[in-house]
Amino acid sequence: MTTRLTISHVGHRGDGVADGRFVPYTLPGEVVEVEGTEERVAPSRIVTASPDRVAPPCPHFGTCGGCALQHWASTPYLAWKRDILTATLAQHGLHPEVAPTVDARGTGRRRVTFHARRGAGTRLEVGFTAARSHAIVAIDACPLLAPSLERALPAARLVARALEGVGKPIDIQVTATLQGLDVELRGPGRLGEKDRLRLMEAANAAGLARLTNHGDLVMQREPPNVMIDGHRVPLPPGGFLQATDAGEEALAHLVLAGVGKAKAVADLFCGVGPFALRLARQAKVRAVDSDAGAVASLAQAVRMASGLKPIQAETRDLFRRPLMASDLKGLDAVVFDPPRAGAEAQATILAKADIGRIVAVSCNPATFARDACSLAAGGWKLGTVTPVDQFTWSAHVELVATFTR
Ligand SMILES: C[S@@+](CC[C@H](N)C(=O)[O-])C[C@H]1O[C@@H](n2cnc3c(N)ncnc32)[C@H](O)[C@@H]1O
Repeated sequence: MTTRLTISHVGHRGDGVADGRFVPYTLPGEVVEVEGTEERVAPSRIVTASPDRVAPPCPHFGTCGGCALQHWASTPYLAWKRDILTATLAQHGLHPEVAPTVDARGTGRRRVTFHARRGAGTRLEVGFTAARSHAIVAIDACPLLAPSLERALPAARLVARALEGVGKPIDIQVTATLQGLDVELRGPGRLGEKDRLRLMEAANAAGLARLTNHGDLVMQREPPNVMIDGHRVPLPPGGFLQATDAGEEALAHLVLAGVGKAKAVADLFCGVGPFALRLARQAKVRAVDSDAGAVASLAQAVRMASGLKPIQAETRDLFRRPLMASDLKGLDAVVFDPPRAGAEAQATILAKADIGRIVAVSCNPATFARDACSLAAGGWKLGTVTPVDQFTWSAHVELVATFTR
């Protein structure tokens, strides 16, 4: 059965929406035809195309699940990201000024995770998962990657082939570093001597800087570093890193603007310190994260740095042991940048804290909104919220927001 639908808007997961049905790869105002009665269905024909429709740059678009919106012109696409943020905040009763989306694609992603699985036959497939599926779409290139990841896919293939005998699905995270590619594997489990040797050979053949399996060092040519604000920072295996250089710059710029002239700042959920290292140009920083490897990396970078105010780096689980009122005494500002789950426990303490400013960075508007409501209940006023887009063509949006008393 063929049905003709008019797309009213693009939903928060990137699908066109019409009469309660989800039609991927469509745009507002488009008239499309779909077959069948499923709730989510790709169009069989675009009857009237939007003037904002553009040619997707990637031949895998439509099968690869990595991108949802390559067919949308940049301006309306970035405006949509702002709109989904505004709508999520409004659902929680928050109506701040929302700035235009900052396009932080820059030169592209500096980190990527490929998946390697045996396909339906016996073929080993290396690529990304298809949309809403575990099936692998084998790819030959990805337009999202930075030039520094040009060799990432061939390297991932060599690594996957070396572990074919293990027979398990493997995730291959590749990060561009100053020394070359740093690869962290998840999934193969403990390796026997033969697989380990094969893997070392593959790592050498691919010219990797380092290869780790769930944090366990398999091969290291040189310890990988990244450059953060002019400082060399050692990278812990698989440790968090903002997806693009431009994204890190954009978020850090907004964080610095948010803390203003603060002279003592806490950087909570600090990772390897992209905010702490920049904040320490002007302020004494207490930097906290639960990842001991990230905290050790930041501490090492601080020891090698010059011209910075002191940074005290500390390993602590902020979900179970948030900084308490006594810990916050003497601080002018707090920055927090939690994982997707948000910073519920810490926000409850911050709500009552006697500090000048709070800057929140978030990769999840819904948990941010929850935490912002806690802060608002404690008398904090939410200022401008800025959406930042470093996950180009996905439905993912990040943000920076400032709170004042
Ligand atoms: C979104 S990342 C931000 C890292 C850093 N601000 C950056 O820009 O690179 C979130 C960080 O929260 C840390 N984290 C996750 N759960 C945590 C917890 N329970 N307590 C403290 N830190 C945690 C992770 O290790 C990660 O470094």
